[in-house]
Amino acid sequence: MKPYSNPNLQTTMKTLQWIGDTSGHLRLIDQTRLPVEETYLDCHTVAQTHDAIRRLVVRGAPAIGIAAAYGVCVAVAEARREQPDLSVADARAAAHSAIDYLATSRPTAVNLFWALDRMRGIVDGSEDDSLAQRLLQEATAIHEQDRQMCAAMGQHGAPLLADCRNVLTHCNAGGLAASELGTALAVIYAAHDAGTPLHVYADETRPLLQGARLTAWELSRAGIDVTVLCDSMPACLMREGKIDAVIVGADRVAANGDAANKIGTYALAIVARHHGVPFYVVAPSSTFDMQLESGEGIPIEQRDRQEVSHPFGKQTVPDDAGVFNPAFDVTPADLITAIVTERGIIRPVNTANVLHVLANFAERADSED
Ligand SMILES: CSC[C@H]1O[C@H](OP(=O)(O)O)[C@H](O)[C@@H]1O
Repeated sequence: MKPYSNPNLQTTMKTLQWIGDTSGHLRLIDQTRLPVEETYLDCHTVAQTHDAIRRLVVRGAPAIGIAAAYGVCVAVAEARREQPDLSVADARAAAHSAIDYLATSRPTAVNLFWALDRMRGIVDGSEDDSLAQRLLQEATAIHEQDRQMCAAMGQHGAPLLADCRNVLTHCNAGGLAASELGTALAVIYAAHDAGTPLHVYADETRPLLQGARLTAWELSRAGIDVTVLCDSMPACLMREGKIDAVIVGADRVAANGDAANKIGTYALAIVARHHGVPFYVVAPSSTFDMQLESGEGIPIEQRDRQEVSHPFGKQTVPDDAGVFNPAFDVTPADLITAIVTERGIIRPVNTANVLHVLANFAERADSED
């Protein structure tokens, strides 16, 4: 596949980079330090990679999957550093152990498990000492395929925004959440590149402020007008007719089209429906979990109380008060106007159409490869 690059985008995102050969390491933009500091974290061990995913140094469903895939490569490089004469069997064992460990980093984004399953297939299919090379090739392929999928989603989705001037997004579904362009923001970038004069409202997205810190940073660098607002504010903007569409990413889409995304997305979908505002989800096929009949089965990550009680170090909640901090919620398919995938647009959103688009375009994609 030819490497994708968007010549019009005023910024390219190096969210994740593999540095070196099979003895190399994973380099990540440290998203916990943005927007004030643009720094990088080098992961030389699988524990560092697991911690980076857990702490949202790297975050977003596609980016988590890519990071985990490279994390398996890091683990084999780490094992070979510790034991230079590592046997093939021990290298396979180190890879399997890393896959199982990385699978415990975060539970909701299905891309993590999709990517680890692909890496497991490489381990199980490798009998000789080419394992490290084949693992790095697979992780690199996962990374490049995500670039292509994000670009394709941008192209498929841009026409949906052609008549829009003000769109609202939640959390960060941009290049920082994926390989380069992102999912929801890939559509915004493509519409902008096609000449649509978009203004973007970005929910700050409490408690970790991915919208304020990351989406506003990305869009500003790309030269796209962006206004940050509190998560409680979209309803009055929609009531005043000031939002033409809502567009968000996803962490897991069930077979019936129910979609898990950052906490607050479900409320946004309800308000959008009440005010007749189209609500779009943008997700690659790697975010679909066809084993789940509905969103009822999607595991929702519960995160540490400190993220709410001590935002960025300042205590705002009394010690003896409880804290509820789910990282995601599930938006039912009937509140979603359309799901944009790399293989086409799913509308209306229901089991039959999800199955049709993914199956039909899968055949077509295979025939085009
Ligand atoms: C393109 S998927 C981005 C998706 O992931 C985010 O969650 P987190 O920041 O906790 O990794 C959020 O749900 C975004 O929509």
